Amino acid sequence: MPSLADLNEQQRKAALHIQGPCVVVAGAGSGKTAMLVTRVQHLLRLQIPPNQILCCTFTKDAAKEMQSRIKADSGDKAKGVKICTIHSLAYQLIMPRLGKDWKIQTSTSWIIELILSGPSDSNPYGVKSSLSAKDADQAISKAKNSLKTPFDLDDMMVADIYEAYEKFKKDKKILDFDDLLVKTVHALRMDTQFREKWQNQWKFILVDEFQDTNLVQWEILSLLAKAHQNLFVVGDDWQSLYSWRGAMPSLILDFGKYYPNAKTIILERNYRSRDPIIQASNLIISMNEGQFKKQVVANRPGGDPIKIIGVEDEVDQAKRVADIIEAMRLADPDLEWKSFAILYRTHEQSRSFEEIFTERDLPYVMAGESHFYEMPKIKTILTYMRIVNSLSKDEAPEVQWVTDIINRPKRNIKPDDINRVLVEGLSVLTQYPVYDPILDTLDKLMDCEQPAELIVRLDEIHPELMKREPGDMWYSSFLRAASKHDNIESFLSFCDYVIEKSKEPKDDAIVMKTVHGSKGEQYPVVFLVDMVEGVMPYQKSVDEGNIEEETRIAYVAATRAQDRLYFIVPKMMGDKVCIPSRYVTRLLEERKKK
Ligand SMILES: Nc1ncnc2c1ncn2[C@@H]1O[C@H](COP(=O)(O)OP(=O)(O)OP(=O)(O)O)[C@@H](O)[C@H]1O
Repeated sequence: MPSLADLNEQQRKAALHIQGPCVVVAGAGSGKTAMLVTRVQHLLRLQIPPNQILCCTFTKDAAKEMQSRIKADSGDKAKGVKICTIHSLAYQLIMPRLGKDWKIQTSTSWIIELILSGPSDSNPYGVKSSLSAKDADQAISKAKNSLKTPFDLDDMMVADIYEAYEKFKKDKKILDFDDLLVKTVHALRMDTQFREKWQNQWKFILVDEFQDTNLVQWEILSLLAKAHQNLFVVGDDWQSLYSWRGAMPSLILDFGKYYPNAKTIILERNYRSRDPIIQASNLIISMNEGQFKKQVVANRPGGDPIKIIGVEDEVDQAKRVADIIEAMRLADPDLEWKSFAILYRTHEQSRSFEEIFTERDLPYVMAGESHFYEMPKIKTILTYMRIVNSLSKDEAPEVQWVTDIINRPKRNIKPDDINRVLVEGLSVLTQYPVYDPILDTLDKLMDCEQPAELIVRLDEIHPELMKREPGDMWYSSFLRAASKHDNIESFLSFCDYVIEKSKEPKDDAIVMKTVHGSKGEQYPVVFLVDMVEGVMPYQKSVDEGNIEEETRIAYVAATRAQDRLYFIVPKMMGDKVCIPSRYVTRLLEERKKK
């Protein structure tokens, strides 16, 4: 970790800033963490009491990382510096005001599902709607993060669900994560004593990943900093990935409008990546407009040109990546497995890699993310398979399997009827007509012997279970995996084995992650896979007009690489012919010019 003496002029200028508002626009790999840690160290050296310093990060991992770096640098002197996510800050501020009756729920999707199950005598909160629970959940969260009430929304369908959702939570004294922020803003706005207490507590506020701040978070920060204006924010609008949660990267551009006396510092020297990687990344991000202009330059000259590799399909892609990794390790046995990262746009793209790595016994981790075979829709299909497999062997399926899928798809079976199955066992299924729909589905699946046949049959009976968004490829990938097994039992054993294998703890393993999950990280060798239109950029996002965010995702992905960067471009995905991603096309055009 570089110390003050190692910092470049701009980094040092930022680290030594003391009073007043300041925005640091930090390019990828420009050492903002080093700069932030040095700034805290500097404030402590100036005898600022540690408990007057507040560092807000965007994720828990970033908070932990900052905590350990500050501790390593300043030791016990830093005890008392508050380093936390903005959600945990809000929790600390608001919970004591609300009283013990209120409970935070980490997931409230069940409330949305209850509301969407429609109005009935037993469900006064029900609302008639064609919206999916996921879409409703996201729309409500986005509204709350933009400080909008149900009455501020134009979309009446979302407004009705939002209103019912808020009523349910209020009646049951439940809070979701967004409530922590919204209620903190209200308290800070309305209660002068409360506001002044916390304004006096933290006299120096530092904010990391500022590009991902949304309106409600910005309001909390502004209210806390209002009296002293010592607000120091660091971010990169090129790396903003959370517009779907209301992130406002424009706040970086507009910071000077809110704080006319703000200092602006730009960090443009990239210490992470070799020059060709920076050149390629800059070219990708230049496809966006209306962003803060900066010239990111590589501090590490030379390096291999980036490689664009065409492959036949997802299986060929996984093989080629595994071949490259094995060849590089053979050439340099000191190269650790964890030097390699495979980055993809969505989780569903991991399957073929897992298969090939398992086959070749190459260690891999999918840190912090659920496995392909554990994704809710895949898990549901596998549970149907498990039940059919048991029944076909005249064995009783596990009760939990049945209750897991009893309302998948929606069959409006009420909680009491589900509890009855749990308490009295599976025999009740044939005793009450309410269970007929689930028995009917199982009946239609019973003659499927092959796993692929069962998937297709389930898709025919319940297409709503297999709903695919434009760009989704989980279905064809899953079907392809299932087609390799001629009976359900063998496929289920294979899936269980792959899940177990992926969870074995490993110190040194190839990293497989979504681009979102890789934010803030760096790896010597990065493979960006499935670089085709529809996947990167993701079709649903393009359709919704979010192409600029997709470009930022491609930029973040490319800037994770330190030494080597590969773009892998399949010709086919499932039975679809692919068009190379516009980012690859742009790079190839530029290459031709040279
Ligand atoms: N002045 C410096 N001299 C040498 N190395 C540096 C300097 N500043 C930062 N670094 C190194 O550059 C790398 C990238 O730094 P860091 O991870 O803090 O970047 P970042 O700005 O957070 O990047 P990103 O936003 O892309 O995640 C790290 O390995 C860090 O130790």
